[in-house]
Amino acid sequence: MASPPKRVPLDLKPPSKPKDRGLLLWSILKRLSEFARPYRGLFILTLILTVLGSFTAQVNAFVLQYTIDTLTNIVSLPDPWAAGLNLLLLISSVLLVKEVLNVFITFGQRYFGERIRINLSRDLSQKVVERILSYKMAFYTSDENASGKLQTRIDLGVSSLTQLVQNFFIDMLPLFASAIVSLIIMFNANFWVGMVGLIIVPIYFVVSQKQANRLQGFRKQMRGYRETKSGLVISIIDSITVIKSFVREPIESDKHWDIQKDMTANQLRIRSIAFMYNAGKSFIEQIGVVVIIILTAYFVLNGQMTIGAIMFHILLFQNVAAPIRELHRIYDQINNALTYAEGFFDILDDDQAIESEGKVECTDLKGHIELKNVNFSYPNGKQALKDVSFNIYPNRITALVGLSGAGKSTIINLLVKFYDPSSGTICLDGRDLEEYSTQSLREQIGLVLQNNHIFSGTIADNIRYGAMDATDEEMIAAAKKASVHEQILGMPEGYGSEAKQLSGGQQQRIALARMFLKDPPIVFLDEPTASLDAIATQQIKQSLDLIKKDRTVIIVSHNISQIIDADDLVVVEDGHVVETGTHEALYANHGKYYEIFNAMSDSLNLDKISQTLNH
Ligand SMILES: Nc1ncnc2c1ncn2[C@@H]1O[C@H](COP(=O)(O)OP(=O)(O)OP(=O)(O)O)[C@@H](O)[C@H]1O
Repeated sequence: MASPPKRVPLDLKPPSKPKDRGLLLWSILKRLSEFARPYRGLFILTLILTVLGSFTAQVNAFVLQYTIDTLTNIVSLPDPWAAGLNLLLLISSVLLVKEVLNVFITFGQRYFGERIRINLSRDLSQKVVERILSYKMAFYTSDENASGKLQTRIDLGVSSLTQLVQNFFIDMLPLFASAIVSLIIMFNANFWVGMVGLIIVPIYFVVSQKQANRLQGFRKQMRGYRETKSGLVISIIDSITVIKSFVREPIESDKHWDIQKDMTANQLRIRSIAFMYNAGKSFIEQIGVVVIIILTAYFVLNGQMTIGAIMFHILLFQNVAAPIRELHRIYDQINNALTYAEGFFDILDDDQAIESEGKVECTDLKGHIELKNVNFSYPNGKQALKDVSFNIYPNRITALVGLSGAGKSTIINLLVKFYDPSSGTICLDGRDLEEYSTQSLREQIGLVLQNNHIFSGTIADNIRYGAMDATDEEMIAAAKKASVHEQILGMPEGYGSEAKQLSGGQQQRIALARMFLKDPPIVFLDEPTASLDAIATQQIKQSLDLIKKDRTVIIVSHNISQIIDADDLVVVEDGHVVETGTHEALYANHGKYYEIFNAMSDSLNLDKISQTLNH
């Protein structure tokens, strides 16, 4: 039994120990820098503006110091108003120029920062979608990527990474730059004042880290609740028919209420912790302000400083405190990035999931398929095919017959290279399927399944998916072959009507029309008439009879007439091929096919049918 494919996280390790987390953050930043490379110019521009902004942020402190000192001198003059007016004019002009400059700097800094963030987000999303489109079917069917989970992993990965960039570049970097400049000015003014500003930094770091750690568990829980909640709503929409028919609305509503209750409690807890820490930080900051006032007052009283230095130092100190007040946000973002970026880059780097790609282009296929000792296990370990060997011949219809779960659809999955055999070979026209270019092979194959996907869009678009450049005439001819043309014309907007409005049986016929339009040399039909009415089945049968000429047709069906009509039968039981041959030969064999055929004909109640027909 083959083991499920292992996911390889490349150089990203799980965030267990603090040292590992540092390494992980480093590898995330390294990966992110690959995506940031095209925006080097924007980064440099943002940094220049940030540095400029950090200088303008100090102007207020200087202006206030100058104002207070000048006013102190002016008030003792005989005519304080004359000098006072000059002072007011000067400081108003300086502040005005600074503000105008600031408008441009802030706008530029934010705008370029946003451009980096938006472009990065676009590139990350595009890259991951391009990557997963190249992945094997096993990637999509693995439990890890079950419906919704993959999307959540991608969304959270992209948003946590772009948030990290946004928070750092747009929100925090200007604050940090201005804090550093303020600190330098404080040290320049007086060593001890500078020390007060410096000491506050590690204290804040410790408190912010504690705050982020304390909140992290609750935040993670909150994300879990959100994912479950959105999963619940999606599941309600998907299962609404069952919910309503079994009158299970109260149960669904209760499930939602339970999550809501937990979410509310969690939210309140997050808020109360955040308020507590914020109050603590504000207290520490106020202590810092008081120490600065006392210290500066001491120097003023000693005659070493002017009175304006008090305001000067307080404002500078607030510039230092501003970014570290917000430090916990950076911790949060880093934690988010550590939590989600790894999963995201795992998706991006899953080289093993890329579809195998042969080099041989498919041209002039005859359509002779041979399976030799094929074994196959699904990624979850379930062995669905065991030592399967048989031939499928061109210009004939081969029906795969067997009970539910026997492995019929699995054979089709291998023939279209959705999965590769675990062992054994599948040859097409004498050449191993692996050697063919997957895309070119699929160009030659028409696949119609029991539940075919209809895209939202017009009926015409849906049929044209089979041959994107088909003319209207070709498209209509395909719809006629699939016996759906008349019904389409009966719709209000004809071929322009929304395809999702079609009934299940009509959608099935659109899928057949898509295949007829593609007109491939090899056709796989997996219960193609399962949701069709008797008349449509009859009409489709005629179209299929027409297309089987010069083609290889493989059909999986539980429909007795389709089975009888097939030229060759392959009987599958529990992953083994137990019989092959024509209907007559196999019936005469009295083996598995005989048993299945008798069961099918008994279920038709032939006695009653013939009585009715003879009446
Ligand atoms: N994606 C999958 N992952 C794991 N196991 C699978 C998967 N698809 C099918 N199987 C298992 O493989 C076995 C063969 O399934 P398969 O769909 O080929 O049967 P089938 O003969 O086509 O049945 P039916 O007539 O009901 O469509 C079953 O036991 C099924 O549970």
